[in-house]
Amino acid sequence: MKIIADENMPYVDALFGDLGEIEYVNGRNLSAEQVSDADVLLVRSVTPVNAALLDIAQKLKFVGSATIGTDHVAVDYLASRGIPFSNAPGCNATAVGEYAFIAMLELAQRFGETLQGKVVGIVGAGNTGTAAAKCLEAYGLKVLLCDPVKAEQGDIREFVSLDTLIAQADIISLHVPITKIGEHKTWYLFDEARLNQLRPNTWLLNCCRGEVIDNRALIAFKQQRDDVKLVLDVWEGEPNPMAELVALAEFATPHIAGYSLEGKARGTFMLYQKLCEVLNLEANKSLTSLLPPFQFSQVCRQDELSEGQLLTLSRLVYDLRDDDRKFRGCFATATGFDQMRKNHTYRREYSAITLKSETAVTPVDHLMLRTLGFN
Ligand SMILES: NC(=O)c1ccc[n+]([C@@H]2O[C@H](COP(=O)([O-])OP(=O)(O)OC[C@H]3O[C@@H](n4cnc5c(N)ncnc54)[C@H](O)[C@@H]3O)[C@@H](O)[C@H]2O)c1
Ligand SMILES: O=C(O)[C@H](O)[C@H](O)COP(=O)(O)O
Repeated sequence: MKIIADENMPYVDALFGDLGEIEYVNGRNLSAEQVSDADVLLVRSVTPVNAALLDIAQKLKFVGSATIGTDHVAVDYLASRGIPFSNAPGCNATAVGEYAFIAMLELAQRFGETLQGKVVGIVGAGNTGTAAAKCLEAYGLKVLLCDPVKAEQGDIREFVSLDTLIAQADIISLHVPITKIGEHKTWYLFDEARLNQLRPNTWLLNCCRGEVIDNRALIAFKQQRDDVKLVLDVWEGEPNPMAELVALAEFATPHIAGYSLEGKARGTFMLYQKLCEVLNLEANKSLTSLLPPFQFSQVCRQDELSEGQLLTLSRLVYDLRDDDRKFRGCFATATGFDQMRKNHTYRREYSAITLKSETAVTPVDHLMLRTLGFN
């Protein structure tokens, strides 16, 4: 069996090595010729999977994308050919939620503020939005959710309209899929008019898809509104973000909000499980055995935890400042954006850290850290 896999997908050898011969490819430049004799195709978000890529691949038995988003995949086309497809919903939700929370802690420290007392609006209350809300609520913040789709589907959580969210939130974090049609389309959801609604001193975070914000409008807006602070992980025109916008963001990263080792491993593992199901094989590998030990696996503190100390702890699993610094140094070169994504291998999730004992921190902090995801 021939398995074609994106070279940026970790743990493919460990999980798929017994199932066939693996060939690694650059996902962004994948050609129809390269996949023509594939039995299995494993991609990430940078590969458009459509008729042009797959019409001549007549042996294909399975396509998997180790991502949450599916906007790069022509799912109807795959269905019309009877090719089973799976993405990996939720695989990197914790990573994105923690990225957003840690970015907010970083902003608070940079501007000499505290997150305590702030109201955070989450737009899109699916896997990643809910993961971000979990961290924020664990830290005692008020969270407003806007998700008209979930509301219509009968989700029992309390939702507000986008207008209400913008009017009430100090911080807004975007977690929607990119959709171009329909009543709730998200393409340019934040256009010039919507940006102009933002309250003074709003912090706006985007770690879903670049085109949810009109990036040109955002540049023009931000040039007039320095009070608004931006954290941008995703960009219009990836892998070539607009340089003016990078300069205007407080924290800027190359679409790696979901790139924890745990999230990446989960994504590949979910595809492994799905392929085994399709091939009617027993999935006998385990996810936990894939992850390396973490250098700071235990923490022990006696006193009450300040916000600055929580940020210090958070930087053990993810120091956003490092990625921001590296990104600014490399994004403008032809391959800088993709190279940084390819080499991004070190980040962990809160769960990589174990609290040494129940008595090591105050009970309130212990509960908070546990709810944040610490072990
Ligand atoms: N930066 C990254 O590394 C990264 C990682 C994971 C996911 N993503 C992106 O984030 C998106 C969200 O991921 P997810 O796992 O939370 O997906 P999800 O499908 O679980 O949740 C998305 C939510 O958005 C809601 N929604 C749709 N249209 C909306 C609108 N107009 N207004 C408000 N809510 C709306 C949906 O009802 C759904 O609940 C993905 O589709 C992907 O594009 C980015
Ligand atoms: O949709 C997703 O899951 C994310 O955007 C994903 O983390 C993107 O990473 P990539 O697949 O491009 O490596």
